[in-house]
Amino acid sequence: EFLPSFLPRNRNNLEEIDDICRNVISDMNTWGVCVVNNFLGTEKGISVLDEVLNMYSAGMFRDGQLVSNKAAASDLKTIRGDQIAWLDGKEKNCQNIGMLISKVDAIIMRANKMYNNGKMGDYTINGRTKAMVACYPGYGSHYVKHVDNPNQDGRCITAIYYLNRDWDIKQNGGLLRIFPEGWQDQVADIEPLFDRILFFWSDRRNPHEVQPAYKTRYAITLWYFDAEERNEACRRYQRDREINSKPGNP
Ligand SMILES: COc1ccc2cc(-c3cnc(C(=O)NCC(=O)O)c(O)c3)ccc2c1
Ligand SMILES: [Mn+2]
Repeated sequence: EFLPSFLPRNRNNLEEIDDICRNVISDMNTWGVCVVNNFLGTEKGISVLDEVLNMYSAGMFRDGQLVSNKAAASDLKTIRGDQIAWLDGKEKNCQNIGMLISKVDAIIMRANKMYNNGKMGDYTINGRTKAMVACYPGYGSHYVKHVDNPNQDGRCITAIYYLNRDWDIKQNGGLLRIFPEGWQDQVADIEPLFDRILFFWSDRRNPHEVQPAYKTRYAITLWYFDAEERNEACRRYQRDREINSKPGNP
């Protein structure tokens, strides 16, 4: 069709997905981190937020696992304050979360195909975890500096979608600070803003922390698997179980 050039082309879904993919590929390749704003648009973003708020008030969140139980009992809460719920997105009253997950899947799978014929940064992505809906309650809850996948468990890309409307980082805290390897002492400070999605390599290249939040802070995280690393991790896990289950091993 001959659209007059001054009219904003209402890009269809696939064109939009392609644009985002090019963004993700080049940023992941250059920085190992990629931020996309206005990912779903306000209306769809709010429909996802409403489903998360309904889940939270229905008491579906559990305390986040402890990253390390070395902490003395007194400061257990200081290791992590987030509360989480795992979803596959097909549960009832979660269709908008399901739509978000499908869009992130479409981006990752397409980027995987577009880049270097089927490999994204040397990975072949063939699956992901369930969606982890996380809530940092606002009493200074935070998450100490950590690496998502320090020991080759198969996860190669972390995708975090933020749901926090009118977030004022000075008042509310909750900044995500990434310390990308090779950036010298530069850091990537990412505000957990509404309808923003963030991608980064899950391994030791991206240690990161969640600074104390003083207002309830919601995010939905997906971790994508690299086929080879995941298969090897499962084989290792199976071997360890067999070794540990042999008689004579305590
Ligand atoms: C075995 O069971 C579990 C259950 C939940 C788990 C959650 C995390 C996790 C990791 N990273 C972050 C993070 O970096 N958030 C950055 C941000 O919100 O901006 C986060 O919020 C949560 C890690 C391991 C887990 C293991
Ligand atoms: Mn993390």
